[in-house]
Amino acid sequence: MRTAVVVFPGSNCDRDVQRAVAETLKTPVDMVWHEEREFASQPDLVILPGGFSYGDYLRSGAMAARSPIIEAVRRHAEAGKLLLGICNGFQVLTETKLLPGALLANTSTTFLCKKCWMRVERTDNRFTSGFKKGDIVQYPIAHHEGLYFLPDKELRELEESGRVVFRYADPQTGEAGAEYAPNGALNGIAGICNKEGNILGLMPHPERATIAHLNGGSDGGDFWRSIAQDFAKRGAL
Ligand SMILES: NC(=O)CC[C@H](N)C(=O)O
Repeated sequence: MRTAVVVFPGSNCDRDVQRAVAETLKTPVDMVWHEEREFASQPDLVILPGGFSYGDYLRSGAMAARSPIIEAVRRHAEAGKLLLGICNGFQVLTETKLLPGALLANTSTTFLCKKCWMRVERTDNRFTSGFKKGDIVQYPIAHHEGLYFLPDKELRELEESGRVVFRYADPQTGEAGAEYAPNGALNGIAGICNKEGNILGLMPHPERATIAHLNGGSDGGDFWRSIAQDFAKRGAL
């Protein structure tokens, strides 16, 4: 298993992701500048990291979605390989339309940087098959535009097709939904995948909850190990 992390001007979680994956999975991680047109290393997993690509100019992720590397990212995903967007990376995935919807300004209209909890809603995709449905995980959020939005009809379709993978939740009761979303996300949606289950976007940062003594949390480790388990099952770790 080989991972590539795309670096845009203004990415700031690229090194965190690199370290989290390298230390958890002990597999190679290549950093790829956004001006490249190909992934020379033939990655199995491509990660679009968090940050402020192009200073969030126009809309978060809008400029990065037009970077030269994006066509290679699209081909990678169309070949059925894994593509993960975290925070700004999720915003890039919606801007490229690789995932539906949009990430709008938080209802607080402020930047939110805090711990939050989510319930794992689906385990039938290539990212979360190592979890049990209903597991509660804690990863921090750090964003200004994290309100997941989709018009009513499409939102219903997204829910009915089982593509909501993570939902903000109360860690005590395990209840999940809009009332637990710190940012006003519709239906409390924190992470979604595509129909095929090989593209995942999520707002909270598992890479910032991976190395316990640095991050004050280690739930993110299970997320990376879940991905590794999927590769192991296919004999491709
Ligand atoms: N941590 C991040 O990726 C920040 C995301 C984005 N730039 C926002 O503030 O909404």
